[in-house]
Amino acid sequence: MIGVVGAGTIGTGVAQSLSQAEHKVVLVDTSLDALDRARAEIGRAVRLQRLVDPALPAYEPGEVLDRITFTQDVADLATASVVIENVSEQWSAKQAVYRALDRVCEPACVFVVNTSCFPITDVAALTSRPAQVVGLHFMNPVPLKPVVELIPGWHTAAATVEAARSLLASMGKTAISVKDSPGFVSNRVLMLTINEAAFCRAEGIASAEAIDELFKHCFGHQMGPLETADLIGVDTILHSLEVLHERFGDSKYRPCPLLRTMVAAGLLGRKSGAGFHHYGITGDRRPARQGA
Ligand SMILES: NC(=O)c1ccc[n+]([C@@H]2O[C@H](COP(=O)([O-])OP(=O)(O)OC[C@H]3O[C@@H](n4cnc5c(N)ncnc54)[C@H](O)[C@@H]3O)[C@@H](O)[C@H]2O)c1
Repeated sequence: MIGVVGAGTIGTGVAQSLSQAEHKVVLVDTSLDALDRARAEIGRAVRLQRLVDPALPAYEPGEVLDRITFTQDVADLATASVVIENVSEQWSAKQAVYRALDRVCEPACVFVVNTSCFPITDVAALTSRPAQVVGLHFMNPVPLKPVVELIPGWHTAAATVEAARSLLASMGKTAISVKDSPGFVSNRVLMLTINEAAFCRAEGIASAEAIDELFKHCFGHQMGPLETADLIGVDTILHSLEVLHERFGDSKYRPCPLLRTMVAAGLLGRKSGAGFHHYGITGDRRPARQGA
């Protein structure tokens, strides 16, 4: 059985992908609302993914959901062979979870850290098993993204890296390995782009629509930086920038104040229905009314 902790934007996709690969999954979140949303989102995503890409295998929503146990009790992870942690990008949340996991899980259990920016070595130091802690930075939406960033920490054992690779292979995914550093490669670069796009929006240099169109039509990106921020979650973007700012001590990562205002206003992106853009109930973009 594989444990998944955190049933938010990314944990929900991780649980879905694992279940589609026929793993038994226990999905833990402290919030009952988050677990209810995850159950509904997985059912909806499994039904929709065949429409998005007919080349994808067809899964039965009932079967995918039946392999997942939704629970608020971390003790249900006692027999997990691997736990993939996806709680909010805040150090206090990570600390609480790893202390609990270290207590509850068997000594042989591997901990996979799915963080945007925290160094894996720092997270591993919260546990009594740093050799069994490894970073896998999944991309959103997890079921549709075949590549994952793999980050060994300072003490990660070769066997732990192999366990992570073979779990990924069972999910039809491959890894690109990078060294441990705040934000790794993907988010160290991406967060700067999103932050600068937010400054352009805040200074009124262009609309959110125009900023995203430039990246799509001039650079051939599938999504613009502000659409990407809405997909990831504006709160996760803000927290990631705070981690980069603090860990590097470099002012180039100081978060755009508009991001703080949006988080305070509940404009979190797709998960709240509005961010830089507005979204319908199924996550489709509504270009007519703009968010921030
Ligand atoms: N959103 C993305 O695209 C993305 C991609 C890769 C990695 N990540 C990382 O994954 C993690 C989760 O991000 P997210 O976007 O899913 O966040 P989110 O805010 O959507 O979800 C976080 C979930 O964690 C739960 N949680 C908080 N404390 C908990 C605890 N002690 N025990 C159990 N559950 C707890 C919350 O209730 C919430 O449901 C973060 O570290 C983030 O940086 C996010």
